[in-house]
Amino acid sequence: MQFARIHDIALHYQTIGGPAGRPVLVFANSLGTDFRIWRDVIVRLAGDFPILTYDKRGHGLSDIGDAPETIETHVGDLVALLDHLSIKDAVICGLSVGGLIAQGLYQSRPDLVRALILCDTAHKIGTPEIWNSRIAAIEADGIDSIADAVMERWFTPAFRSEQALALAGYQNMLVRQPVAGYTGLCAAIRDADYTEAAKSIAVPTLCVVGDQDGSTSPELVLSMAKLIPGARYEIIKDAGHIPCVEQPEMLTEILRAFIDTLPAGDNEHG
Ligand SMILES: O=C(O)CC1=CCC(=O)O1
Repeated sequence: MQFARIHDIALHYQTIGGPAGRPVLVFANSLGTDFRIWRDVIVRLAGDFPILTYDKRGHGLSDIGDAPETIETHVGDLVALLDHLSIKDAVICGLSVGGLIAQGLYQSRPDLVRALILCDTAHKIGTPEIWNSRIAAIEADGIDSIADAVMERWFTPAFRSEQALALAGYQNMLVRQPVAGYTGLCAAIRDADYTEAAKSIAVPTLCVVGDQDGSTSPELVLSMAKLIPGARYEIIKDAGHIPCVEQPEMLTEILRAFIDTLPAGDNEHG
């Protein structure tokens, strides 16, 4: 296992080597998940690209740090992790809140970003009321109390009925996140709005969404794609909010096809 001390907290990450001269694919995961959700995509891409996955502060094996946090706190962590690993040329693939972090990273350090892949995410996710009531429910009754509803947004009815074992595992992943890590991230999502910033994105951007996403609907993701100059928009059939789990093969194909269109960069990854 790999850990880095970033801004005085331990961040858990994983690097997988790949050919020199190719951008590093950086995967940022969603609320309530750790980086294991990318496994079935990564096994298909390993060897073709250098890869970095990591657990945000407050999730997985990473420390929580001091409250309150904002999306910019997470952006700062990722910038510092990229610096720590001497990564200067990255394609950032962010799922849900990971997509907010990807947008924030581009705003703060565009020099590091060759392209963006915004997966089941938006320029603004939810409303203050939604996030405040989720935080209140968890503070009163724990993450368990919202877990069934979250599973319905993460996964399609077909996945939930046919993959009971996997569903139980992902539900375990959700409820085992630290409460303070989960609610701190809910507050950071509540306070983030990249609507204006999206209009100034000037790197190739792919917006992709599961056709049955219960958290960031295809309509919402399309509205983000329309804000971003030249962005591509793709829908993944038979997927909810976490296509890297439900349709990894299709997602990988879409990612590869997008990355193949990218102009060659000048940067070298370290
Ligand atoms: O838990 C959900 O509803 C899904 C989600 C919203 C933001 C995020 O990262 O995941």
